Amino acid sequence: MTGPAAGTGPAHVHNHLETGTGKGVHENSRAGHRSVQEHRSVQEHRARIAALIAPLAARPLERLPLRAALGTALGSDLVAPVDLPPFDNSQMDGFAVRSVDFRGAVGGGAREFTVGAAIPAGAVPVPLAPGHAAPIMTGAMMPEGADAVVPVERAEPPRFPEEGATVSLPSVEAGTYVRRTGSDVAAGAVVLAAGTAMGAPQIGLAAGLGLSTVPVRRPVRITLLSTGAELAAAGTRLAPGQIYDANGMLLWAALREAGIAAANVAVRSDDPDELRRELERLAGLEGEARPDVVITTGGVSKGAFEATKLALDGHDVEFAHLAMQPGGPQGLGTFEGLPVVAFPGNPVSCWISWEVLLRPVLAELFGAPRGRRRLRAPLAEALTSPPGKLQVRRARLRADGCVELVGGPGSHLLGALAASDALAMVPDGVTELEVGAEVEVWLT
Ligand SMILES: Nc1nc2c(c(=O)[nH]1)N[C@H]1C(S)=C(S)[C@@H](COP(=O)(O)OP(=O)(O)OC[C@H]3O[C@@H](n4cnc5c(N)ncnc54)[C@H](O)[C@@H]3O)O[C@H]1N2
Ligand code: MOO
Repeated sequence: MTGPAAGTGPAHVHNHLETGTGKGVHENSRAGHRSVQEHRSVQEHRARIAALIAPLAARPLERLPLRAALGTALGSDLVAPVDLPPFDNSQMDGFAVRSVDFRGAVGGGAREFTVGAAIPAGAVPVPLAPGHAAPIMTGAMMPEGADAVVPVERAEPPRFPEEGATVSLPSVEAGTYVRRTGSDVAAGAVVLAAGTAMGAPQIGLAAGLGLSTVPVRRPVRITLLSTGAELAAAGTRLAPGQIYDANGMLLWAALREAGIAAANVAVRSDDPDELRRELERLAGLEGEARPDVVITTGGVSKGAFEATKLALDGHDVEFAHLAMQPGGPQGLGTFEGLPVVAFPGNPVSCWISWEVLLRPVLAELFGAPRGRRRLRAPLAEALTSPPGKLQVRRARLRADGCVELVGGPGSHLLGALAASDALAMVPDGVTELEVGAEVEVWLT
Protein backbone atom coordinates (compact mmCIF):
# COMPACT_ATOMS: atom_id res chain seq x y z
CA MET A 1 0.00 0.00 0.00
CA THR A 2 1.67 3.12 -1.11
CA GLY A 3 0.64 6.66 -1.83
CA PRO A 4 -1.41 9.04 0.22
CA ALA A 5 -4.73 7.84 -1.14
CA ALA A 6 -4.07 4.22 -0.40
CA GLY A 7 -6.17 2.53 2.17
CA THR A 8 -8.99 5.02 2.20
CA GLY A 9 -11.48 2.63 0.69
CA PRO A 10 -13.06 -0.61 1.76
CA ALA A 11 -10.99 -2.81 -0.52
CA HIS A 12 -7.92 -2.05 1.50
CA VAL A 13 -9.01 -3.61 4.73
CA HIS A 14 -7.81 -7.11 4.10
CA ASN A 15 -5.06 -6.71 1.62
CA HIS A 16 -2.35 -4.67 3.19
CA LEU A 17 0.31 -5.35 5.75
CA GLU A 18 0.79 -9.04 5.54
CA THR A 19 0.97 -9.56 9.24
CA GLY A 20 1.04 -12.70 11.30
CA THR A 21 1.60 -16.10 9.92
CA GLY A 22 -1.83 -17.45 10.73
CA LYS A 23 -0.05 -20.78 10.35
CA GLY A 24 -0.41 -23.63 12.73
CA VAL A 25 -3.34 -22.06 14.48
CA HIS A 26 -5.49 -24.44 16.41
CA GLU A 27 -8.20 -23.68 18.87
CA ASN A 28 -8.80 -25.28 22.25
CA SER A 29 -12.45 -25.71 23.01
CA ARG A 30 -13.07 -25.55 26.71
CA ALA A 31 -16.51 -25.66 28.26
CA GLY A 32 -17.08 -22.14 27.12
CA HIS A 33 -14.84 -19.71 25.31
CA ARG A 34 -12.12 -20.86 22.99
CA SER A 35 -8.50 -19.85 23.31
CA VAL A 36 -6.35 -19.76 20.22
CA GLN A 37 -2.90 -21.05 21.04
CA GLU A 38 -0.77 -19.44 18.36
CA HIS A 39 -0.57 -15.91 17.09
CA ARG A 40 -3.45 -14.98 14.86
CA SER A 41 -2.96 -12.56 11.99
CA VAL A 42 -4.43 -9.10 12.09
CA GLN A 43 -6.36 -9.79 8.88
CA GLU A 44 -7.85 -12.93 10.31
CA HIS A 45 -9.06 -11.15 13.44
CA ARG A 46 -10.44 -8.27 11.40
CA ALA A 47 -12.33 -10.71 9.22
CA ARG A 48 -13.87 -12.23 12.34
CA ILE A 49 -14.86 -8.84 13.70
CA ALA A 50 -16.36 -8.06 10.29
CA ALA A 51 -18.40 -11.28 10.37
CA LEU A 52 -19.59 -10.44 13.89
CA ILE A 53 -20.86 -6.98 13.04
CA ALA A 54 -21.78 -7.42 9.36
CA PRO A 55 -25.51 -7.80 10.19
CA LEU A 56 -25.44 -4.16 11.34
CA ALA A 57 -24.99 -3.06 7.73
CA ALA A 58 -28.73 -3.63 7.32
CA ARG A 59 -29.73 -1.08 9.97
CA PRO A 60 -32.87 0.80 8.94
CA LEU A 61 -32.61 4.00 6.96
CA GLU A 62 -33.62 7.19 8.66
CA ARG A 63 -33.18 10.91 8.09
CA LEU A 64 -30.87 12.66 10.51
CA PRO A 65 -30.47 16.40 11.04
CA LEU A 66 -27.17 17.56 9.57
CA ARG A 67 -25.55 18.14 12.95
CA ALA A 68 -26.30 14.56 13.99
CA ALA A 69 -25.24 13.19 10.60
CA LEU A 70 -21.64 14.38 10.92
CA GLY A 71 -19.37 11.34 10.74
CA THR A 72 -22.08 8.94 9.55
CA ALA A 73 -22.31 7.38 6.09
CA LEU A 74 -25.05 8.29 3.65
CA GLY A 75 -27.72 5.61 3.52
CA SER A 76 -28.78 6.37 -0.05
CA ASP A 77 -27.61 8.56 -2.92
CA LEU A 78 -28.03 12.26 -2.34
CA VAL A 79 -29.69 14.02 -5.28
CA ALA A 80 -29.34 17.79 -5.60
CA PRO A 81 -32.78 19.39 -5.23
CA VAL A 82 -31.54 22.71 -6.65
CA ASP A 83 -28.80 24.06 -8.89
CA LEU A 84 -25.64 25.50 -7.38
CA PRO A 85 -25.32 28.35 -8.03
CA PRO A 86 -29.11 28.66 -8.17
CA PHE A 87 -28.83 31.67 -10.56
CA ASP A 88 -26.19 33.37 -12.71
CA ASN A 89 -24.29 35.69 -10.39
CA SER A 90 -21.22 37.87 -10.21
CA GLN A 91 -17.90 36.56 -8.96
CA MET A 92 -16.60 40.08 -8.30
CA ASP A 93 -17.66 43.47 -7.02
CA GLY A 94 -17.76 45.36 -10.31
CA PHE A 95 -19.91 46.36 -13.26
CA ALA A 96 -22.28 44.03 -15.07
CA VAL A 97 -22.04 44.70 -18.81
CA ARG A 98 -23.19 43.38 -22.16
CA SER A 99 -20.01 42.18 -23.85
CA VAL A 100 -21.47 43.08 -27.28
CA ASP A 101 -21.28 46.72 -26.20
CA PHE A 102 -17.50 46.50 -26.58
CA ARG A 103 -17.78 45.68 -30.28
CA GLY A 104 -16.25 48.50 -32.18
CA ALA A 105 -14.40 49.86 -29.14
CA VAL A 106 -11.18 51.36 -30.44
CA GLY A 107 -8.44 48.70 -30.60
CA GLY A 108 -10.60 46.36 -28.52
CA GLY A 109 -9.94 48.74 -25.63
CA ALA A 110 -12.08 50.65 -23.17
CA ARG A 111 -15.36 52.44 -23.72
CA GLU A 112 -17.70 54.57 -21.70
CA PHE A 113 -20.94 53.34 -20.15
CA THR A 114 -23.84 54.95 -18.40
CA VAL A 115 -23.96 53.73 -14.81
CA GLY A 116 -27.15 51.78 -14.06
CA ALA A 117 -28.87 50.99 -10.75
CA ALA A 118 -26.64 49.17 -8.25
CA ILE A 119 -27.38 45.47 -7.63
CA PRO A 120 -26.69 44.20 -4.13
CA ALA A 121 -26.61 40.44 -3.35
CA GLY A 122 -30.14 39.18 -2.72
CA ALA A 123 -31.82 41.69 -5.07
CA VAL A 124 -33.61 40.89 -8.32
CA PRO A 125 -32.15 43.37 -10.85
CA VAL A 126 -33.92 45.14 -13.67
CA PRO A 127 -32.73 44.18 -17.19
CA LEU A 128 -29.56 45.92 -18.30
CA ALA A 129 -30.09 48.41 -21.12
CA PRO A 130 -27.53 48.57 -23.98
CA GLY A 131 -24.69 50.99 -23.25
CA HIS A 132 -25.25 50.68 -19.51
CA ALA A 133 -23.05 49.12 -16.82
CA ALA A 134 -24.72 48.20 -13.51
CA PRO A 135 -22.68 48.21 -10.29
CA ILE A 136 -22.99 44.61 -9.08
CA MET A 137 -21.76 43.02 -5.87
CA THR A 138 -20.20 39.56 -5.46
CA GLY A 139 -22.94 36.94 -5.39
CA ALA A 140 -25.60 39.29 -6.76
CA MET A 141 -27.87 38.10 -9.57
CA MET A 142 -26.76 39.07 -13.07
CA PRO A 143 -29.30 41.36 -14.73
CA GLU A 144 -31.01 40.09 -17.86
CA GLY A 145 -28.94 41.05 -20.89
CA ALA A 146 -25.62 41.23 -19.01
CA ASP A 147 -23.08 38.46 -19.67
CA ALA A 148 -19.82 39.68 -18.10
CA VAL A 149 -18.48 41.59 -15.12
CA VAL A 150 -15.63 44.10 -14.97
CA PRO A 151 -14.06 44.31 -11.47
CA VAL A 152 -14.47 47.76 -9.96
CA GLU A 153 -10.71 48.29 -9.61
CA ARG A 154 -10.37 48.11 -13.40
CA ALA A 155 -12.94 50.87 -13.93
CA GLU A 156 -12.10 54.50 -14.49
CA PRO A 157 -12.79 55.95 -11.97
CA PRO A 158 -12.06 52.76 -9.92
CA ARG A 159 -15.21 53.05 -7.72
CA PHE A 160 -18.97 53.02 -8.06
CA PRO A 161 -20.27 56.39 -9.39
CA GLU A 162 -23.88 57.53 -8.94
CA GLU A 163 -26.55 56.06 -11.18
CA GLY A 164 -26.60 58.05 -14.46
CA ALA A 165 -22.93 59.04 -14.29
CA THR A 166 -20.44 57.64 -16.79
CA VAL A 167 -17.71 55.10 -16.24
CA SER A 168 -14.96 53.83 -18.54
CA LEU A 169 -14.51 50.06 -18.61
CA PRO A 170 -11.94 47.87 -20.39
CA SER A 171 -13.23 45.29 -22.86
CA VAL A 172 -14.17 41.82 -21.51
CA GLU A 173 -15.21 38.53 -23.08
CA ALA A 174 -18.69 37.11 -22.52
CA GLY A 175 -18.74 34.97 -19.35
CA THR A 176 -15.95 36.83 -17.55
CA TYR A 177 -16.50 36.69 -13.78
CA VAL A 178 -19.95 35.19 -14.18
CA ARG A 179 -20.79 32.09 -12.11
CA ARG A 180 -23.35 30.22 -14.19
CA THR A 181 -26.45 28.52 -12.85
CA GLY A 182 -25.71 24.85 -12.03
CA SER A 183 -22.04 25.13 -12.93
CA ASP A 184 -21.04 23.75 -9.53
CA VAL A 185 -23.87 21.26 -8.98
CA ALA A 186 -26.74 20.58 -11.38
CA ALA A 187 -30.22 20.02 -9.94
CA GLY A 188 -31.16 16.34 -10.23
CA ALA A 189 -27.56 15.10 -10.20
CA VAL A 190 -26.33 12.56 -7.64
CA VAL A 191 -23.89 14.67 -5.65
CA LEU A 192 -22.93 12.14 -2.99
CA ALA A 193 -23.17 8.39 -3.42
CA ALA A 194 -24.65 6.08 -0.80
CA GLY A 195 -21.93 5.08 1.64
CA THR A 196 -20.12 8.43 1.52
CA ALA A 197 -18.81 9.48 4.92
CA MET A 198 -20.33 12.80 5.93
CA GLY A 199 -17.41 15.03 6.87
CA ALA A 200 -17.50 18.81 7.07
CA PRO A 201 -17.43 19.40 3.27
CA GLN A 202 -20.26 16.93 2.67
CA ILE A 203 -22.34 18.45 5.48
CA GLY A 204 -21.57 21.88 4.00
CA LEU A 205 -22.74 20.72 0.57
CA ALA A 206 -25.99 19.35 2.01
CA ALA A 207 -26.57 22.66 3.80
CA GLY A 208 -25.75 24.57 0.60
CA LEU A 209 -28.38 22.53 -1.19
CA GLY A 210 -30.92 23.59 1.40
CA LEU A 211 -31.21 20.20 3.06
CA SER A 212 -31.77 20.09 6.80
CA THR A 213 -31.63 16.29 7.01
CA VAL A 214 -29.86 13.50 5.10
CA PRO A 215 -30.64 9.79 4.76
CA VAL A 216 -28.34 7.62 6.86
CA ARG A 217 -28.41 4.21 8.44
CA ARG A 218 -29.49 4.31 12.05
CA PRO A 219 -26.30 5.14 13.99
CA VAL A 220 -24.50 2.16 15.50
CA ARG A 221 -24.94 1.95 19.27
CA ILE A 222 -21.79 0.96 21.10
CA THR A 223 -21.37 0.57 24.84
CA LEU A 224 -17.85 0.76 26.22
CA LEU A 225 -17.32 -1.37 29.27
CA SER A 226 -14.18 -0.67 31.32
CA THR A 227 -13.23 -3.45 33.68
CA GLY A 228 -10.67 -3.80 36.44
CA ALA A 229 -10.50 -3.68 40.24
CA GLU A 230 -7.80 -1.02 39.98
CA LEU A 231 -9.95 1.48 38.15
CA ALA A 232 -10.90 4.78 39.73
CA ALA A 233 -13.27 7.33 38.24
CA ALA A 234 -11.96 10.74 37.24
CA GLY A 235 -12.49 13.29 39.99
CA THR A 236 -12.01 10.78 42.79
CA ARG A 237 -8.87 10.38 44.89
CA LEU A 238 -6.57 7.56 43.85
CA ALA A 239 -6.17 4.91 46.54
CA PRO A 240 -2.87 2.97 46.53
CA GLY A 241 -2.81 0.54 43.63
CA GLN A 242 -5.52 2.35 41.71
CA ILE A 243 -5.35 4.09 38.35
CA TYR A 244 -7.84 6.32 36.63
CA ASP A 245 -9.99 4.84 33.89
CA ALA A 246 -8.48 6.22 30.68
CA ASN A 247 -9.86 3.64 28.28
CA GLY A 248 -13.49 4.59 28.65
CA MET A 249 -12.92 8.18 27.57
CA LEU A 250 -10.19 7.28 25.07
CA LEU A 251 -12.51 4.99 23.15
CA TRP A 252 -15.53 7.24 23.65
CA ALA A 253 -13.55 10.06 22.02
CA ALA A 254 -12.23 7.81 19.24
CA LEU A 255 -15.77 6.74 18.43
CA ARG A 256 -17.14 10.27 18.71
CA GLU A 257 -14.51 11.44 16.20
CA ALA A 258 -15.66 8.58 14.01
CA GLY A 259 -19.28 9.73 14.16
CA ILE A 260 -20.43 7.18 16.72
CA ALA A 261 -21.96 8.29 20.00
CA ALA A 262 -20.95 5.61 22.51
CA ALA A 263 -22.13 5.01 26.07
CA ASN A 264 -19.75 4.27 28.92
CA VAL A 265 -20.14 1.85 31.78
CA ALA A 266 -17.54 0.48 34.18
CA VAL A 267 -17.25 -2.59 36.36
CA ARG A 268 -14.53 -1.62 38.81
CA SER A 269 -13.94 -5.10 40.04
CA ASP A 270 -12.25 -8.30 38.99
CA ASP A 271 -15.25 -10.34 40.07
CA PRO A 272 -16.45 -12.13 36.93
CA ASP A 273 -19.95 -12.43 38.41
CA GLU A 274 -20.22 -8.65 38.64
CA LEU A 275 -19.09 -8.31 35.07
CA ARG A 276 -21.44 -11.07 33.95
CA ARG A 277 -24.34 -9.30 35.65
CA GLU A 278 -23.49 -6.10 33.81
CA LEU A 279 -23.30 -7.96 30.50
CA GLU A 280 -26.65 -9.61 31.27
CA ARG A 281 -28.12 -6.21 31.98
CA LEU A 282 -26.84 -4.85 28.68
CA ALA A 283 -28.03 -7.93 26.75
CA GLY A 284 -31.45 -7.57 28.38
CA LEU A 285 -31.98 -3.97 27.30
CA GLU A 286 -34.58 -3.42 24.63
CA GLY A 287 -35.19 -1.03 21.78
CA GLU A 288 -32.98 2.00 21.54
CA ALA A 289 -31.39 1.26 24.90
CA ARG A 290 -29.85 -1.98 23.65
CA PRO A 291 -26.31 -1.64 22.32
CA ASP A 292 -25.44 -3.18 18.96
CA VAL A 293 -21.95 -3.98 20.21
CA VAL A 294 -20.21 -3.94 23.57
CA ILE A 295 -16.50 -3.24 23.67
CA THR A 296 -14.86 -4.40 26.88
CA THR A 297 -11.39 -3.34 27.94
CA GLY A 298 -9.10 -5.35 30.20
CA GLY A 299 -9.10 -8.81 31.65
CA VAL A 300 -8.18 -10.78 28.54
CA SER A 301 -4.57 -11.86 29.02
CA LYS A 302 -3.06 -14.57 31.15
CA GLY A 303 -3.36 -13.25 34.71
CA ALA A 304 -4.97 -14.96 37.67
CA PHE A 305 -7.96 -12.58 37.67
CA GLU A 306 -8.97 -12.16 34.05
CA ALA A 307 -12.55 -11.13 34.74
CA THR A 308 -13.56 -10.62 31.11
CA LYS A 309 -12.38 -14.06 30.07
CA LEU A 310 -14.08 -15.65 33.05
CA ALA A 311 -17.32 -13.71 32.66
CA LEU A 312 -17.57 -14.73 29.03
CA ASP A 313 -16.81 -18.35 29.81
CA GLY A 314 -19.71 -20.52 28.66
CA HIS A 315 -20.66 -18.04 25.92
CA ASP A 316 -19.87 -18.07 22.24
CA VAL A 317 -16.69 -16.06 22.64
CA GLU A 318 -13.13 -16.79 21.61
CA PHE A 319 -9.83 -15.35 22.78
CA ALA A 320 -6.72 -15.12 20.68
CA HIS A 321 -3.29 -13.58 20.82
CA LEU A 322 -2.68 -11.56 17.69
CA ALA A 323 0.63 -11.20 15.90
CA MET A 324 0.53 -7.52 16.80
CA GLN A 325 2.00 -5.35 19.51
CA PRO A 326 0.41 -3.48 21.20
CA GLY A 327 -3.01 -5.06 21.12
CA GLY A 328 -1.96 -8.70 21.31
CA PRO A 329 -4.60 -10.31 23.50
CA GLN A 330 -8.07 -10.04 21.99
CA GLY A 331 -11.50 -11.59 22.31
CA LEU A 332 -14.75 -11.56 20.39
CA GLY A 333 -18.07 -13.32 20.18
CA THR A 334 -21.60 -13.00 21.51
CA PHE A 335 -22.98 -12.88 25.03
CA GLU A 336 -26.65 -13.84 25.01
CA GLY A 337 -26.87 -12.63 21.43
CA LEU A 338 -25.05 -9.39 22.15
CA PRO A 339 -21.90 -8.93 20.02
CA VAL A 340 -18.88 -8.37 22.26
CA VAL A 341 -15.43 -7.24 21.19
CA ALA A 342 -12.87 -7.56 23.99
CA PHE A 343 -9.85 -5.27 23.86
CA PRO A 344 -6.83 -5.54 26.16
CA GLY A 345 -6.59 -3.21 29.13
CA ASN A 346 -3.51 -1.15 28.38
CA PRO A 347 -4.69 2.22 27.01
CA VAL A 348 -2.39 2.21 24.00
CA SER A 349 -3.45 -1.37 23.26
CA CYS A 350 -7.06 -0.17 23.27
CA TRP A 351 -6.25 2.65 20.88
CA ILE A 352 -4.29 0.42 18.52
CA SER A 353 -7.05 -2.22 18.67
CA TRP A 354 -9.56 0.42 17.63
CA GLU A 355 -7.34 1.87 14.90
CA VAL A 356 -6.06 -1.37 13.41
CA LEU A 357 -8.89 -3.82 14.04
CA LEU A 358 -12.24 -2.11 14.44
CA ARG A 359 -12.06 1.20 12.62
CA PRO A 360 -11.02 -0.33 9.26
CA VAL A 361 -13.84 -2.87 9.55
CA LEU A 362 -16.43 -0.14 10.19
CA ALA A 363 -15.01 1.78 7.22
CA GLU A 364 -15.33 -1.25 5.00
CA LEU A 365 -18.77 -2.34 6.12
CA PHE A 366 -20.48 0.99 6.59
CA GLY A 367 -18.43 3.57 4.64
CA ALA A 368 -17.87 5.57 7.83
CA PRO A 369 -15.65 6.47 9.50
CA ARG A 370 -13.31 7.09 6.59
CA GLY A 371 -10.23 4.89 6.52
CA ARG A 372 -7.08 6.52 7.81
CA ARG A 373 -4.81 8.07 5.22
CA ARG A 374 -1.77 5.92 4.66
CA LEU A 375 1.51 6.80 3.11
CA ARG A 376 5.08 5.61 3.12
CA ALA A 377 7.68 7.74 4.84
CA PRO A 378 11.35 7.34 5.75
CA LEU A 379 12.18 6.75 9.40
CA ALA A 380 13.97 9.59 11.19
CA GLU A 381 15.63 7.05 13.47
CA ALA A 382 16.55 3.38 13.55
CA LEU A 383 14.31 0.90 15.34
CA THR A 384 14.06 -2.69 16.41
CA SER A 385 10.90 -4.75 16.50
CA PRO A 386 9.94 -8.15 17.94
CA PRO A 387 9.97 -10.99 15.43
CA GLY A 388 6.73 -12.39 14.07
CA LYS A 389 4.59 -9.40 14.98
CA LEU A 390 3.25 -6.29 13.38
CA GLN A 391 4.58 -3.60 15.64
CA VAL A 392 2.58 -0.41 15.73
CA ARG A 393 4.66 2.52 16.97
CA ARG A 394 3.30 5.90 17.92
CA ALA A 395 4.86 8.48 15.67
CA ARG A 396 4.80 11.97 14.26
CA LEU A 397 5.07 12.92 10.63
CA ARG A 398 7.57 15.76 10.43
CA ALA A 399 7.40 18.71 8.09
CA ASP A 400 10.37 17.27 6.17
CA GLY A 401 8.32 14.16 5.39
CA CYS A 402 10.25 11.87 7.75
CA VAL A 403 8.48 9.95 10.46
CA GLU A 404 9.82 10.10 14.00
CA LEU A 405 8.86 7.75 16.79
CA VAL A 406 7.19 9.11 19.90
CA GLY A 407 8.00 7.16 23.05
CA GLY A 408 8.84 3.50 23.23
CA PRO A 409 6.80 0.47 22.22
CA GLY A 410 5.19 0.03 25.67
CA SER A 411 1.42 -0.15 25.64
CA HIS A 412 0.99 1.88 28.83
CA LEU A 413 2.58 5.03 27.33
CA LEU A 414 -0.44 7.28 27.27
CA GLY A 415 1.60 10.48 27.35
CA ALA A 416 3.48 9.50 24.20
CA LEU A 417 0.24 8.47 22.52
CA ALA A 418 -1.17 11.93 23.17
CA ALA A 419 1.95 13.49 21.61
CA SER A 420 1.63 11.44 18.40
CA ASP A 421 -0.28 12.15 15.23
CA ALA A 422 0.51 8.99 13.32
CA LEU A 423 1.16 5.28 13.59
CA ALA A 424 4.25 3.69 12.07
CA MET A 425 3.75 0.10 10.98
CA VAL A 426 6.66 -2.28 11.31
CA PRO A 427 5.55 -5.50 9.60
CA ASP A 428 6.18 -8.88 11.11
CA GLY A 429 9.35 -10.47 9.78
CA VAL A 430 11.11 -7.13 10.18
CA THR A 431 13.21 -6.90 13.31
CA GLU A 432 15.46 -3.94 12.52
CA LEU A 433 15.14 -0.84 10.42
CA GLU A 434 17.79 1.75 9.67
CA VAL A 435 17.41 5.50 9.54
CA GLY A 436 15.76 6.35 6.22
CA ALA A 437 14.04 2.98 5.81
CA GLU A 438 10.50 3.47 4.53
CA VAL A 439 7.59 2.40 6.69
CA GLU A 440 3.85 2.58 6.22
CA VAL A 441 2.41 5.45 8.20
CA TRP A 442 -1.23 5.95 9.15
CA LEU A 443 -2.18 9.52 9.86
CA THR A 444 -4.40 9.60 12.91
N1 LIG B 1 1.92 -13.57 31.24
C1 LIG B 1 1.45 -12.70 30.35
N2 LIG B 1 1.09 -11.49 30.78
C2 LIG B 1 0.61 -10.61 29.90
C3 LIG B 1 0.52 -10.95 28.54
C4 LIG B 1 0.91 -12.22 28.14
O1 LIG B 1 0.86 -12.58 26.95
N3 LIG B 1 1.34 -13.07 29.07
N4 LIG B 1 0.09 -10.01 27.66
C5 LIG B 1 0.37 -8.64 28.03
C6 LIG B 1 -0.25 -7.77 27.09
S1 LIG B 1 0.46 -7.70 25.58
C7 LIG B 1 -1.28 -6.97 27.43
S2 LIG B 1 -1.86 -5.82 26.31
C8 LIG B 1 -1.94 -7.01 28.71
C9 LIG B 1 -3.44 -7.13 28.53
O2 LIG B 1 -3.97 -7.34 29.75
P1 LIG B 1 -5.51 -7.41 30.03
O3 LIG B 1 -6.32 -7.18 28.84
O4 LIG B 1 -5.77 -8.60 30.80
O5 LIG B 1 -5.72 -6.10 30.86
P2 LIG B 1 -5.50 -5.84 32.37
O6 LIG B 1 -4.55 -6.82 32.93
O7 LIG B 1 -6.81 -5.71 32.98
O8 LIG B 1 -4.81 -4.44 32.27
C10 LIG B 1 -3.61 -4.24 31.63
C11 LIG B 1 -3.03 -2.90 32.02
O9 LIG B 1 -3.91 -1.90 31.59
C12 LIG B 1 -4.36 -1.13 32.68
N5 LIG B 1 -5.77 -0.77 32.46
C13 LIG B 1 -6.79 -1.64 32.38
N6 LIG B 1 -7.93 -0.97 32.18
C14 LIG B 1 -7.61 0.32 32.13
C15 LIG B 1 -8.37 1.50 31.95
N7 LIG B 1 -9.71 1.44 31.78
N8 LIG B 1 -7.74 2.68 31.94
C16 LIG B 1 -6.40 2.73 32.11
N9 LIG B 1 -5.63 1.65 32.27
C17 LIG B 1 -6.23 0.46 32.30
C18 LIG B 1 -4.20 -2.02 33.86
O10 LIG B 1 -4.13 -1.35 35.08
C19 LIG B 1 -2.93 -2.75 33.51
O11 LIG B 1 -1.82 -1.96 33.81
O12 LIG B 1 -1.50 -8.12 29.46
C20 LIG B 1 -0.07 -8.31 29.43
N10 LIG B 1 0.24 -9.37 30.33
O1 MOO C 1 -0.20 -6.37 23.15
MO1 MOO C 1 -0.04 -5.64 24.62
O2 MOO C 1 -1.19 -4.67 23.89
O3 MOO C 1 1.62 -5.26 24.10
O4 MOO C 1 0.65 -4.38 25.30
